[in-house]
Amino acid sequence: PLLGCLELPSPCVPNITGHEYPEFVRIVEVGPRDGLQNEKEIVPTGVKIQLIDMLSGTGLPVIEATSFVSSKWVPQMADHTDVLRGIHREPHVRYPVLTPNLQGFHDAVAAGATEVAVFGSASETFSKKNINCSIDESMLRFEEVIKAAKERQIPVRGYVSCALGCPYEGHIEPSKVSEVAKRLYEMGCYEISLGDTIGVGTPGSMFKMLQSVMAEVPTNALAVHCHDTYGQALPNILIALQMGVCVVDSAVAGLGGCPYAQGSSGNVSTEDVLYMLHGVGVETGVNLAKVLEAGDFICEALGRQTNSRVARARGRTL
Ligand SMILES: CC(C)(COP(=O)([O-])OP(=O)([O-])OC[C@H]1O[C@@H](n2cnc3c(N)ncnc32)[C@H](O)[C@@H]1OP(=O)([O-])[O-])[C@@H](O)C(=O)NCCC(=O)NCCSC(=O)C[C@@](C)(O)CC(=O)[O-]
Repeated sequence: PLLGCLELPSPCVPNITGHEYPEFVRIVEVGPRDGLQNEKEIVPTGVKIQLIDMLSGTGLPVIEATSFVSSKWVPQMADHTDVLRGIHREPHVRYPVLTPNLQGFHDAVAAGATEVAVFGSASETFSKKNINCSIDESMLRFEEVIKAAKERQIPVRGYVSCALGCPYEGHIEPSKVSEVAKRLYEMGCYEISLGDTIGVGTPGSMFKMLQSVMAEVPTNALAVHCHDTYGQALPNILIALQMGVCVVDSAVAGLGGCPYAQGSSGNVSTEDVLYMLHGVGVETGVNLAKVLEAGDFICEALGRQTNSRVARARGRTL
């Protein structure tokens, strides 16, 4: 698989808690994309750009900027090109974008994307509702995207949605998740992000699912992507870290929710993940105070209270 500019994740070492955790965890900030895609009112392009620029100054190594999807399906991401062209890119930050098919990939490259992500699902029904095709059909589309990306030395990340449950099918077998994750990895995705799309997982189901996936995909190529509907995101992430995962997706202010996953709440908040990781002695290179400022900015722009408990505890309310 293409590794490109990506650093290798650090091994697990015993730390201050007596448990083994990675020394360093890479945070993938998904607020500007996953966080904003579900907003009912169109968020002005300038606000999105300012949010990304503020996040770029926090030490975050990866900021998922937007999606090159159909504006009929997700109107909120219709300004993808203007967002990608408008941001001030920091040299040490990567700005991946979602591309569901070759059309999205070509549009993304034309807009200056240097990293993309394809997004599959472990649930047939969710795949159909989200990207209008079966899992097998989606793999054919992703194969085309990955081939085109390889020709341009563009790294591709792969998502597996519904890894711990589906809004339409309910329980998803871990073996289904590992099958889809393996297919994406073998096609050439450098990293597989396992999405608890509707936030129903528990440390128990996270453990079982990861055990199954780790039999097929190397641990250092895995990330977890937790929504916090049932308040289980932080313990789920902790279990994943104890199992050796060292990449975590999160969204500033806990923004988010998937438009095709009714009832799904926001992503786990970046502030809360940072607070926990720094608390157990894991380094992230990210400045919590600066992320809190970015959270203040977007909450004020949306006229919305933060979903971050750390931000609320520090009095960051409107
Ligand atoms: C995949 C499609 C495009 C298929 O949509 P479709 O309607 O089946 O596409 P089609 O190939 O039949 O083409 C129909 C029309 O769409 C256009 N089209 C075709 N492709 C594109 C494109 N890339 N960008 C812009 N336009 C596009 C195409 O040009 C054509 O235009 P027309 O001729 O009618 O004017 C659609 O279903 C779609 O955009 N879906 C995206 C939905 C989405 O973004 N969902 C949220 C992602 S979040 C997620 O998946 C979970 C995740 C990643 O966050 C992790 C987790 O939480 O678990």
